[in-house]
Amino acid sequence: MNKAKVRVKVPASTANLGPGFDSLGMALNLYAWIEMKASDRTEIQLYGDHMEQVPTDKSNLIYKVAQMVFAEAGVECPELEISVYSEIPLTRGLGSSASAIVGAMAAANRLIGSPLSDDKLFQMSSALEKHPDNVGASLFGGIITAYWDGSRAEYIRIEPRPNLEVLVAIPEFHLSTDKARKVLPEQVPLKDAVFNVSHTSLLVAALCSGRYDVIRHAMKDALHQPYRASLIPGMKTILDKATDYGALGVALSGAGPTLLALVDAESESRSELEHFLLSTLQGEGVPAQTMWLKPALHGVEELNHFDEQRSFLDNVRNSPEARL
Ligand SMILES: Nc1ncnc2c1ncn2[C@@H]1O[C@H](COP(=O)(O)OP(=O)(O)O)[C@@H](O)[C@H]1O
Ligand SMILES: N[C@@H](CCOP(=O)(O)O)C(=O)O
Repeated sequence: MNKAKVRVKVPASTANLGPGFDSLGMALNLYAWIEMKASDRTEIQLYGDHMEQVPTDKSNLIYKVAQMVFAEAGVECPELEISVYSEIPLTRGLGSSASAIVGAMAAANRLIGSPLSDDKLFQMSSALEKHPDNVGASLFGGIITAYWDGSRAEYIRIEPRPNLEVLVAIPEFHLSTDKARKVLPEQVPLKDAVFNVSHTSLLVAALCSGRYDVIRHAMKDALHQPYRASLIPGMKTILDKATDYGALGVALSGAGPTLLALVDAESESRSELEHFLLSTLQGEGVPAQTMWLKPALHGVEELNHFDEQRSFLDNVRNSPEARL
C-alpha cells in the first residue's frame, strides 16, 4: 500500500444541455480537490463554502467510493485520511455528486497503483451515479455524449470549440437530483421522444461543427424541463427569452435549479444576458449568483506539484499548478 498522499483535481459538470437527458454533458472549470492517504484511523476534513451538510464519518460518499475501488481491486484499505476542498455548489445541478464519485475513484485507484483502467472507472461510476454524461465529463473533460444501459456505458468525447463560454445562474436554494427526478413522468408521448432525439442529434452536430446559429433551437427539450419548471420560479421565462439577450442557447443545468446559457466568447451582450438571468430570478423572489465559466478541457487529474511545506488548503488556493 502506498503510504504517500495522492491528490486529484476534478471538474464539475453540467448534464443534459437541454435535450440530451442522461446522455449529453460538459465538464466545467469549477473544481473539487481531493487528497487521500492510507492511515491507521479514518479522518475526513472538508473545506469550502458548500460542505456544511456533508458527513465526515465513514458514510461520506468519497470514503465509500474509495472502498468500492479497493474491493474491486481486491485490496484492503479500511482507514483513510481524506481532505476535500470544493468550489462546486452542492445540489444545484452542477454535478457535485459525480465529481465526488469520480475524484474518489481516481484518488483511490492511484493510491493502490492504478490497477483499474479508465474504462473500468467509467463503468463503475456510471453504474453508481446513473448519469454517464456527468461522470464521463468529470472523468474525461470536454463535452461527452454517452449512454448507460444498466450494464454497460459507452461514450465519445467532443473537444469544445475555443470560443464557447458558459454563464450559469445558481439559485440559492437546494434541489436534490432525486427530488427533481420524482416530478418526471414514467412514460412520454412518442412525439416528445422524437422531439428530443432530433434536437439532441442536431445539438451534437452543432457543437462538433461550430454551427452556433442552430443551438438556440437545438437546446430545446420536451422530456424533463417542462416538468421541472414548476420547481424553479423564473425558469420558463429564462428558457423562453435568454436567446433574445444574446445566449446561443439555454437550458436547465442537470436536474437544476441552476440555469445555464451557452455564450459565444465574442458576444457583446454578456452583461445584458447576466442581468436578464439575475433579474428574472430575483423578480420571482429567488436570490441567485451568476458565474462565467468555460468548458474544462481536462477531466480528473493527479496533481504532482504540491508544495509539501504548505497545507492542502494553501496549495489549492495559492499554487498555480493546482489551479490551472
Ligand atoms: N465533495 C463531496 N463529498 C462528499 N459528498 C458529496 C460531495 N459533493 C457532493 N456530495 C454528495 O452529493 C449530494 C448532491 O448530489 P445531487 O443531489 O445529485 O446534486 P448535484 O447536482 O450537486 O450532483 C450531496 O448532498 C452529497 O451527499
Ligand atoms: N441527467 C440527470 C442529471 C443530474 O445532474 P445533477 O448535476 O443535477 O446531479 C437529470 O437530469 O436528472
